[in-house]
Amino acid sequence: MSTTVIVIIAVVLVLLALALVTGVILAKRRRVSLTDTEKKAVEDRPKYQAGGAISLAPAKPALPEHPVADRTEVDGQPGVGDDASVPRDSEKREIVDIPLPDAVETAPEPAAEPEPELDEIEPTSGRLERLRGKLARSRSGFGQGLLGLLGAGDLDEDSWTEVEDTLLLADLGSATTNDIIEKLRSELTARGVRTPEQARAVLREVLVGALHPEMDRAVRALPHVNGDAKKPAVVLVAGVNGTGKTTTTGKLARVLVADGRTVLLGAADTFRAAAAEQLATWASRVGAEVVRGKEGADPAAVAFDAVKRGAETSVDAVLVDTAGRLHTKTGLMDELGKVKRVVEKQAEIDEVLLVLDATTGQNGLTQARVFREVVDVTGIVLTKLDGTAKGGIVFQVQRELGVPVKLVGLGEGPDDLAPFEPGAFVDALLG
Ligand SMILES: Nc1nc2c(ncn2[C@@H]2O[C@H](COP(=O)(O)OP(=O)(O)OP(=O)(O)O)[C@@H](O)[C@H]2O)c(=O)[nH]1
Repeated sequence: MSTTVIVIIAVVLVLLALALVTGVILAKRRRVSLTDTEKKAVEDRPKYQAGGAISLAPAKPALPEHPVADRTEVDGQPGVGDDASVPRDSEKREIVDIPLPDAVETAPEPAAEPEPELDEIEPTSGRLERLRGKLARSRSGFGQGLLGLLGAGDLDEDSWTEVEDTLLLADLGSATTNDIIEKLRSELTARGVRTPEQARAVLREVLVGALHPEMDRAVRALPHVNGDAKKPAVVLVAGVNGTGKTTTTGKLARVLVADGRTVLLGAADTFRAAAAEQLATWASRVGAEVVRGKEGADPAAVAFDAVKRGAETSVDAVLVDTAGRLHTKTGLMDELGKVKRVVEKQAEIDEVLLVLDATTGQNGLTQARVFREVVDVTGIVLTKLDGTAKGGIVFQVQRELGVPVKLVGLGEGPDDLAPFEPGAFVDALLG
């Protein structure tokens, strides 16, 4: 090998060694060295722990508002999270006429309930005399027939048979009829009656006597007063439906109001919704309060509430219209008996008026017997006497029940209820 070649190889080796040393020095200079604080910060960073629980974040966090103001692009192109904008070439909506709804009419203010007009009530005294015309049918069949027979002078047996028939036809019943004939015979003979006027006087006396004028016919509807304390009188109005119970309760309320009394009506006839409605109308016409239950409610509960309310409001009388749609004795016992028992838990019952329809004759009597077994009937109201020629039922009812007829219904008018006075009644029959 020549010396030149050896020199060239030596130079190349020296150059390579120099390049290597320079590279090592530069690499050492670029290395980042951490200060002590920096080293600590790196050590303190939370480390991933494979065995830890998954940290839970609150559910569905509210998305931060899109920073529209920060957006750099303002050329209408959607940004991240924006809705795509409507393409510029999309169809534009024309202006269209939309029919406006009619102006809403504001409902007029409900007119204030007009104060119910209170009725003027006919005075209660002398009503039977005023209503005597209503007994026209009874008068022609009964009174005039008898007067015609008796006023004719001495009566033979046929005439007496005719008298008997007249009395029976007028529904006096056989027992009362026999009594009356016996009395008439003896009195006419004993007094030596000769003229129609005398005959009339005897007939009147005998008929009035048969009606037991001595019976107490006052309706016990005035309050119990004890010093300053006052408790209302409680009157139950009972009877089979359709006899005129509700009407009578309403008419009786008018009688009391006309007398300056305050009344409360209890609509315990809950079988017929219209009955409560009917009673409410009667009540409003005299400015009385009415206590009613829902249709089908327990009549005893309504009666109880009515009496309770009457005591709270300190009225003079509570009149309870009871249910009467009970054809079986057991049903009636249960229902009316319960009404009575329940009411008596808080107040004494002062009067139980049994309403009988005079036009039903013997049927009315059968009903009366059943009612008498259920409640202590203290008085009878005989309704529809204006519509029958059988006014004689008055005699029979009293005799059968031993209870006085206290009131009579002589029409559908609100004041067509009269106290029963034997003398005035007989006068009305005889004309
Ligand atoms: N002519 C006449 N009709 C009467 C008399 N009393 C009641 N009425 C009529 O008899 C019908 C029945 O009367 P209401 O009072 O509804 O009889 P009710 O017994 O209460 O019957 P319910 O309500 O069904 O229980 C009505 O049309 C009354 O106007 C009366 O003295 N004379």
